[in-house]
Amino acid sequence: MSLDKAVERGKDTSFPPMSTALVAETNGNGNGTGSAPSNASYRLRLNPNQDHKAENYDDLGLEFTPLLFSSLERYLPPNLLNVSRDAKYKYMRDILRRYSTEGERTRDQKHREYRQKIISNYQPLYRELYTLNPSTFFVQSFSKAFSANDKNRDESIRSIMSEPAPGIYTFDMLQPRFCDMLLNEVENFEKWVHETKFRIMRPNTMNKYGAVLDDFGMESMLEKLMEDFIRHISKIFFLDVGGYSLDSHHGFVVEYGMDRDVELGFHVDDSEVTLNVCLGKHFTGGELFFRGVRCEKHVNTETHPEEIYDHAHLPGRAIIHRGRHRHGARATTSGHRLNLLLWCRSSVFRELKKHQKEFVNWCGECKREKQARLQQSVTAKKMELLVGQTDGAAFNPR
Ligand SMILES: O=C(O)CCC(=O)C(=O)O
Ligand SMILES: [Fe+2]
Repeated sequence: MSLDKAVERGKDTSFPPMSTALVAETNGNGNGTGSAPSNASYRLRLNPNQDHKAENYDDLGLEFTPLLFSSLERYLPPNLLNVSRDAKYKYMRDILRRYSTEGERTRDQKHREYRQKIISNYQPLYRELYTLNPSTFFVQSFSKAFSANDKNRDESIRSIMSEPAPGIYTFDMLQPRFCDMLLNEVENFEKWVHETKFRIMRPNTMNKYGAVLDDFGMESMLEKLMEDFIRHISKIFFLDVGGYSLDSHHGFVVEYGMDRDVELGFHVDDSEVTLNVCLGKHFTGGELFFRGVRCEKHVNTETHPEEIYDHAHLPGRAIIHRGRHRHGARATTSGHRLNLLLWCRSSVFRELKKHQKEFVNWCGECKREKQARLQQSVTAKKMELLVGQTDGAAFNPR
């Protein structure tokens, strides 16, 4: 397996792009003005109104995904929160149109039609998998950590996490029964694909096997998983790459074995935060290897010994890391390994990143360069002082 070059994964068109960045102009207090929706004065709040219950837009148009409207609604200026759904829809749609090209919109629309075709023809095996239910999905320790009240939640989340290497966290997450059901559901979906000869898109250009869960009905369940659970984890451990602002996802299952995808090359994900949970079944090999976090500029710089970490998958156990933490998967040498992946993205973080200077605090190499520059200037200053003192001594009239 080559470690020469980390591939930027997911920058292909096989799935819809992240939701468009939406940090609009705000007034001084960051809450936007919310004036009438004339073309010149569209506003969104910088911080969402967390208490607002957003409407359902499932029945409206195909131009943008309905979930996007429900998420965006919380960013509307206060005076627009309670106007008619239609007025809110038009206001948001006009903003969204300004942030995407006609080509992107056509591609998104085609993708939604593709999804719709699958969803209206595929008969799920277990309906209960399509709505998030913490008591049947998660092991007790995981559910309990999140049920603590706001004040204690961060602490109880920290208490279930191990950090085997900097920036990599592991924890028990899924019940064995849930893993089995999801494996059966994916198998059933693959069977349907085979029988109907429906041409499906694989999770990425690097995968020949596996399935996109969002494409056959699990999009809103996974969105809720991100909103109610992963965002809280991200707020604690990944504040530098978006923290709580995660607002879109790509959810899929990968499938490895000697007769499937065997291994996965060295890459970074098209995500701010990646959740990866092993579903089973029985297998050997398939370890994940990590090689440090890197920004675009440094993605191919060398690895330092302290950045080397290997992780062995265990069914039901999750690993969570920054998407830009370089990694790959070793060959699954026997049996079959299936993992659930949730790539979580933040449009706010991506928009802010565009305005960032060269240095980013989450890239191992940027940090090292900064440290080296600091060291150099300290050394130079020391030399200056020492030379200055020697010169001074030479000119000492005594
Ligand atoms: O095979 C794995 O567990 C890793 C998968 C992965 O890194 C990815 O799909 O981005
Ligand atoms: Fe990955």
